[in-house]
Amino acid sequence: ASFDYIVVGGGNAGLVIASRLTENPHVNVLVLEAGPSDSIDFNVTVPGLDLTVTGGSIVDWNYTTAEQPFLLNRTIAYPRGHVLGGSSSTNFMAYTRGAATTYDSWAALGNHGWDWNGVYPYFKKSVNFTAPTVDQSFIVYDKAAYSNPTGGPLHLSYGGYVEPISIYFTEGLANTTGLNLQPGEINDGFPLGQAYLPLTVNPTHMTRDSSSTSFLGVASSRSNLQVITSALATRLLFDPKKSTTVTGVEYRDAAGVLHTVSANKEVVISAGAFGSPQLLMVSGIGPAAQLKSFNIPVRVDLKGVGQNMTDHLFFGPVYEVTDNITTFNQFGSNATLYNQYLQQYQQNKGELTGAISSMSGYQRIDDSILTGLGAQALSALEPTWPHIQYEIIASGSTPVPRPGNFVSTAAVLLYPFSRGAVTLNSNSTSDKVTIQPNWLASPIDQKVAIWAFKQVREVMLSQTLAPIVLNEAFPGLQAQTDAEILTAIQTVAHPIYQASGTCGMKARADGGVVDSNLRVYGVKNLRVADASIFPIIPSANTMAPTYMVAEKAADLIKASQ
Ligand SMILES: Cc1cc2nc3c(=O)[nH]c(=O)nc-3n(C[C@H](O)[C@H](O)[C@H](O)COP(=O)(O)OP(=O)(O)OC[C@H]3O[C@@H](n4cnc5c(N)ncnc54)[C@H](O)[C@@H]3O)c2cc1C
Repeated sequence: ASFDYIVVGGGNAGLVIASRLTENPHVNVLVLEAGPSDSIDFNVTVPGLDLTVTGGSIVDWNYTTAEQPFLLNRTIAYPRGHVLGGSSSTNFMAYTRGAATTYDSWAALGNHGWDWNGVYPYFKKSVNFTAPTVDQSFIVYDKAAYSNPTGGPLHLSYGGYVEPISIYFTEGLANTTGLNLQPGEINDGFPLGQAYLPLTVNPTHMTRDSSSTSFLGVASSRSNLQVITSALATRLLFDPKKSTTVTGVEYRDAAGVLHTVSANKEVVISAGAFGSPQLLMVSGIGPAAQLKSFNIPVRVDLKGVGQNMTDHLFFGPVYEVTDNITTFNQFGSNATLYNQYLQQYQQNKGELTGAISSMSGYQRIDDSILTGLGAQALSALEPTWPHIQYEIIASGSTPVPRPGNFVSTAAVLLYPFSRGAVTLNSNSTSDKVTIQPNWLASPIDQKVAIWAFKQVREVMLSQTLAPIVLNEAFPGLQAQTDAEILTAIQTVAHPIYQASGTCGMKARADGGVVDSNLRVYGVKNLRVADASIFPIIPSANTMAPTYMVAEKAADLIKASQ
């Protein structure tokens, strides 16, 4: 079979691209998705069950990282959606764009058109924004950040439920001297402060909106779009006469049978920060030495493929709270309560209509503090670029499990200096890649993490939180020195799954994999478009930037038709 375009990966980015390209009835598109349809798992739909579709679920790749040398050699679960919609079907739904200055710095790397003014319209293009309900009048927002004359397919709303712990934490972040994070809109390019976050939740039935329910939803009836699920792309196909011209894709279907499909125009790889570099490498595009060690013939020696992995690290103390603070711990382990919540959910009400985490604070650390920490390098970021994100999760546990009602606080390093890599274990996409994020490898990251941990603790032990906080369940107040705090961080730190940069959009000499048109260096008819292309990680969660990249990718492809 032959198509104009083949999109590999029906995930967050891939379905946006397929949907936009097939707006033109004269263009036909095939999507190959390794995972099943998203209708396979009811929990995918329910915002409040988001934690159940991450680790260990049937719609996840269930990756585990390599041993983390700077996190006490732990190996850590790393979920990724293995389903239509990809990680947008399994994530925590927080829609955040980050600082305008990040995108200006993308453009400064030579990526013309990727500055904030160039990308802001693409962020807006995807979305259909519903303002907070009357019950949510405490939420500060600016609808201009979402305004879009035609209305995008992706619903954003504030869900139907905000956990009480978020409300307390929000007040704590505002009242604590030194933080003083005030509420405001954070998706207008100027995120410093704090906000309840818009969620990808369709307010009509309080269901998750993913790239599948939104973008594929509007396109699925088009005769020029074909989507094949349970189709694992195994390698790219090339013109036998021109070894660097892509002509199609080989994939394996659910029965294990290999098929080939050809692309008259282009192949677009949107297999995510792990899948995209893997498919490039098994097809002969990547660091030559690594390819040779698996007997893969080298087509293009592209050193940056799989390198420069950048990721946000998430860590903080855990608190035991009073029973009136709703948490996942309560209903996750209590069938009666769980069924009661499900019944309420069927009427569009109650705890399950919200995500497990619903607010974030964004802080810029003062230059004087950075100097004291030996982290002056962070001062160089443009002034509106936040360094730390604060969050609270209505769920928690202690490393040595004990019963109780817990919440996990978190600081997130928004501009980490540590870099990792994704490397092959074989010449086949059937084998998982090795994921080595190398979190906290940078001494600057370690110092900033210790400082941020202390800020979270100050908020949680403040007068504002005193009515509901019973004790610090982990690490406990005996941990006070920097060394003790670093050990505590290393014991519990984990990702929030924002892997990026493994096919960076920057100069080839600087480890770039794609140019500013998302074309792979040295290869014809091939682009990459997903979170792997971020040349610098946004100061935000990565779903909204992924939607933006995909929208812009679709226009770049249309422009070259
Ligand atoms: C549990 C979790 C929670 C998160 N929470 C948030 C959040 O609240 N807010 C936020 O902004 N971000 C969040 N993120 C991050 C965000 O979801 C991702 O950064 C983003 O969705 C990545 O999009 P992508 O298109 O790059 O990759 P994906 O959406 O992962 O898509 C890649 C697709 O390619 C498919 N694929 C891979 N290899 C192949 C192959 N060889 N052949 C065929 N198909 C293949 C995969 O199955 C997948 O469907 C979270 C992520 C996770 C996993």
